[in-house]
Amino acid sequence: MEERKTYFVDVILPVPINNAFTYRVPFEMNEHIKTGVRVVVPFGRSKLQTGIIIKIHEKVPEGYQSKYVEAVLDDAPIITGKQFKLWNWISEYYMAPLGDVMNAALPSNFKLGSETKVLLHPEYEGNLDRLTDKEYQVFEALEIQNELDLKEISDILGIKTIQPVIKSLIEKRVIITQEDLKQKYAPKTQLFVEFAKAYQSDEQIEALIKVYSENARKKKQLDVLLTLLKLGSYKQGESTPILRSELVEHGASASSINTLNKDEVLEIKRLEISRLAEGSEADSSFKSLSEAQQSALDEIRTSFIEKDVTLLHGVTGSGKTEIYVELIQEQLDQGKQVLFLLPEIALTTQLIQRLQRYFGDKVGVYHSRFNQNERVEIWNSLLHNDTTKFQIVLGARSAVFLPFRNLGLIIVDEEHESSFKQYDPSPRYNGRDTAIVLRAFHDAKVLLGSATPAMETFFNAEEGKYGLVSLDKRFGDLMMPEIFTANLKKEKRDKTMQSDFSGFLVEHMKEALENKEQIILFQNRRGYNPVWACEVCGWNPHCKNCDVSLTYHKNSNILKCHYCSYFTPPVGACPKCQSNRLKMIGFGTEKIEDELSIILPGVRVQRLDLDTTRQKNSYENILRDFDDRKIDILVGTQMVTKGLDFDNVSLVGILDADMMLNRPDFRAFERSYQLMSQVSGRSGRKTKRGKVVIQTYDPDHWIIQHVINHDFIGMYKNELIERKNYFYPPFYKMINLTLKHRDPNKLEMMAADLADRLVAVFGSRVLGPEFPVVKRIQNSYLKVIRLKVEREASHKKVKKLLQQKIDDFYSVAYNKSVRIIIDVDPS
Ligand SMILES: Nc1ncnc2c1ncn2[C@@H]1O[C@H](COP(=O)(O)OP(=O)(O)OP(=O)(O)O)[C@@H](O)[C@H]1O
Ligand SMILES: [Zn+2]
Repeated sequence: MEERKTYFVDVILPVPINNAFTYRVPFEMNEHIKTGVRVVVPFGRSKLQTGIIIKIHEKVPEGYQSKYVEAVLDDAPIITGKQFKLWNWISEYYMAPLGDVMNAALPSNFKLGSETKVLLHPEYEGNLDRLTDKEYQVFEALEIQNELDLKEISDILGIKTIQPVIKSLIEKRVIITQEDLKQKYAPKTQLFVEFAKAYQSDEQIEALIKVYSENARKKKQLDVLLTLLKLGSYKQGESTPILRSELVEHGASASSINTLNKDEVLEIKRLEISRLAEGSEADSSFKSLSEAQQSALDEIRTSFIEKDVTLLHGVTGSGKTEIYVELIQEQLDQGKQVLFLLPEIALTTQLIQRLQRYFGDKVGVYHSRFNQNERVEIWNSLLHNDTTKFQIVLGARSAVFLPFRNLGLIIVDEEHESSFKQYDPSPRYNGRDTAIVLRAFHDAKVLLGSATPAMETFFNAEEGKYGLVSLDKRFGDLMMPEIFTANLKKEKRDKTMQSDFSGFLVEHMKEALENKEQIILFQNRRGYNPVWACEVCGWNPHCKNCDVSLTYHKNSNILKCHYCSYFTPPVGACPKCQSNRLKMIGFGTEKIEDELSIILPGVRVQRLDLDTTRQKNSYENILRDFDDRKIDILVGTQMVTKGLDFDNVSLVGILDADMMLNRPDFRAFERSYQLMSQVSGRSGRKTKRGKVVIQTYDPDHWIIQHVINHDFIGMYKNELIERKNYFYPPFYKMINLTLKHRDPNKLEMMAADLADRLVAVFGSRVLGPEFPVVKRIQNSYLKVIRLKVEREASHKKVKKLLQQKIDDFYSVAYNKSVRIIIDVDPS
């Protein structure tokens, strides 16, 4: 850029507005301006925001005086052209502002804004020699002031381009952002000490000790050296790094360690502490594939010659993971990157551990709940194409946003899972579908894996759009579990129920326990009782902000709203009719746990749901205890359905199949089939055929029948007819518009207005407006308008028209107070 020319930049900001914002570049920044770098700009009243430059030009904005760029944060672009292409696709396809996409895409460390504060890193332990003057200035200021925001740092340094300094300080682990600290900073690496290379032989060590013991002033340092030897850091030419903290615990003085380091006798280095659970390092060689696995692998390879996307439909327990492992290794051998998408990282520890055992440090785990530094580390390593680490990234949906350079393969495991779809906040994107778009930018391949594929996916496979490989045998030739139903109608009539348990299920539980086998019980609700109702007048306590009943939580003895977290103590008498006959209807995981202690006294029961896994590691701990057989019965919500692999589970109980089947949602049957098959699949995975008991009032329901027969194709064919008849996916694409307003009357009018405008262009493809199942959340009323569009229609055209109509609608002043949430391909 020329020095004294006036430039403007278009910047996207993390705000929900569709357009980029134009800023003027001060002359002194001209040479630092590049597309893809971050800048700090004023936004709104006296606020600073970090944005990304997407365009540099000389066009003076018309109609307003543009503000100046405050600071340039990077010397090189932090996003690649391909990433930006993906952002644009998401923004357009999911009708989300680019700012929202940027927000979802960048690790929060990158989104330093005026509110971002930095602090000294809690683990920072000296060694200031490595700091530049500017870095040292920030360090000094932080020692005095505790925390600084970006503006303050800019003032202290007297420069506007502060990011290189901050970035380097974060990388050197001198500072940390406040956000990171809040996210329970957990050290993944620690300082280790060992003898410097020059002293790693018997003679050298001996000579060294002699020198130090002859000098009385070096007594303390001698102690350090001796302690280090005692701890086994050096033995016969072999050096082992010792934890610095351990050394200090054994009486070594920290300052002497530093002196020895300065004198180049000792080396201090930061090493990763193993992220693997104890004892899991045991076996890192690949398992040899069974014949069925091998032929599936061969078929996948063949399929990839012609198809870019292939579905691996492999029944539960068929050993899909080992096939993935082979495919991953192939990519690594070619120097390519692999993205492994999982529905929920937190719920897939078993799989992560397996992959880490095989691929060690090459595996990076990218997840928004984890440490932000680790996210940035993975991001940068990919951006700079550092092939020594993180060649395999395991991540939940947001991992599609990483700056891949050389992506060869994307694996989407459990591709049917609805959690691949983000609902809140915008962008409401589907990680699986986005991965397929990302694939094209890299000319990579995609493997979708599932025992119960999504209707859309299987449809695409049948149509030949995707390749299809089936693996219909369990590993080790084990039979699929035997599935029974417990007829609740009959048991109620015969009075064989024990509270919520059928006599049939209780019998089977007793049998399993006698054989010292374990049990998983699945109930799709947490808490004690979803509803408390008055037996006399039917009253039940509702959330004061939302249109839902409150759930009773016994441990904390409160009634709680699962939508807004409102809670209140339970009432003793019905406020409507004053009767005290309040009764529980339905049952959640907590109540089941209680009932089990009465029905099967002495049995060790553990719950696995959102309430019991809030604390860090509690999920892993519960699973470990179950694996170690310290738990007999695991009771859980959806969490117990996800890919768990235990040897000793011989019985799975599905406590309330009807509740799943009766949900008012076009996917209810599909989801019920998936959930029941998946949780059934946890039974009998290693040695002996497992059993499953499904409790239901309707044992003849066709979905239940297909579950019993392990007949995915039958379910698929039947459901496909329904979908076609009622204009649902995969034949039609859906877009849901949810309108939100505090005033139900205004909402009514506005929804009708919008619907009219839509009908004018889309005709009978528009349904509604209607109230959703929950019609008020957090004091806002909701109305939904659904759009069903033929699959063949141009999605670009549809969305353009839709956006136009929404813009027209908002151009009426009266309508401005309503919020519209657009959900493309709702899950
Ligand atoms: N080739 C093999 N050699 C030895 N053990 C294997 C092999 N393949 C799979 N297994 C074992 O079989 C079990 C099931 O495999 P895996 O968990 O990969 O199944 P899956 O197809 O992912 O099932 P799900 O869809 O139910 O999660 C695991 O315990 C795994 O270790
Ligand atoms: Zn509420």
